[in-house]
Amino acid sequence: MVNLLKVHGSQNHFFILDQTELESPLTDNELKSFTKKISDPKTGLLNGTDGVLVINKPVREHALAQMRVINADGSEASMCGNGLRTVARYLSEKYHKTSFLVDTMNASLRVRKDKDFAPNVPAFAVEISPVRFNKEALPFDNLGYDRLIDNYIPEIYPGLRFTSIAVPNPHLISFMNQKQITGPILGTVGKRLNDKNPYFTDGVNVNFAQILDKNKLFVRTYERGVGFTNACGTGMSATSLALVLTHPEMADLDTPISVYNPGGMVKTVVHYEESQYWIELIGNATFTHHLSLDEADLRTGTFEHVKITETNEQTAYEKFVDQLPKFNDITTLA
Ligand SMILES: N[C@H](CCC[C@H](N)C(=O)O)C(=O)O
Repeated sequence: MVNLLKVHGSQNHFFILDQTELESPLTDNELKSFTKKISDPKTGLLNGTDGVLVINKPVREHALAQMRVINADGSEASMCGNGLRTVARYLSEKYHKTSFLVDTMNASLRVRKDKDFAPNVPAFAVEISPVRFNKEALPFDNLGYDRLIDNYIPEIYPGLRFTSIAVPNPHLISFMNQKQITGPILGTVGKRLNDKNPYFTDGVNVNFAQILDKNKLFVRTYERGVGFTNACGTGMSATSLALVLTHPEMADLDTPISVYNPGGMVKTVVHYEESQYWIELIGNATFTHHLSLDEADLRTGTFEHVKITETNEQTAYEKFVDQLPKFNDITTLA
């Protein structure tokens, strides 16, 4: 029998598949079709997810394991901040460690257990890096700039300023007012830049942000490979760095920034060390369901005989969200 977990960070939902427990790991094609099927709200399980987090043996020295991120559409992302927190918790409980390294596509990242956000709402802190601004790293093109830091880009949307940061997955960020952030622009820009387009040819995660106060943000994200999401961890981290760079009077380095999102709230801390930025992302790591199925059914994407047990963590999470201040009309999507 294979055990899967349904998890979320700020209601950015995933399944965790620990391939080190399988007789043999899935091929990339099997992983892709399994993810597309199980994540789809119709063909999948438990209303689908934003993707699958795959755990493998470590590939670099000193790491405890490797995490791969497969988006709901079967594409692979180089990083996932909300997902890494849940993987950190899974590995922490499996290996009885509270601080260790996890391999991701481009780097081994530091993770550690933090203090619970609320009763039965465990929290983990994860490193978001490496950070890049150059157009080759995103990549973007045909916009007349080598890096985008608070530039008006009418080709993307007239009247808005954009910042683009790879952490290392690609993000586009814009700060705006409440009317703009609650309106339809995010869907328009997100869809266009994730279809065939001359600017972000590999697609991009689009984050719209409202500055609520000093060190306080609200962020909404349209994700590459997914669409609208409750929250995007790397997106909220990149947006916090963009805040430090473009509105220095509204954010401090080395100081927690509260980032509210449609799925809850996280904290970010932006650091600048040895001429490099990196961000710490701290937030819930919630396990909502345990699933078990035959390895053969996993390979063929047959879900008829899956056994599902619900944990009691979602009730605790919802209680935590209920006591958060409400900033606008965008409520949790799922
Ligand atoms: N939701 C994730 C990011 C997924 C990234 C993905 N959509 C891409 O870059 O293709 C997060 O919490 O950071």
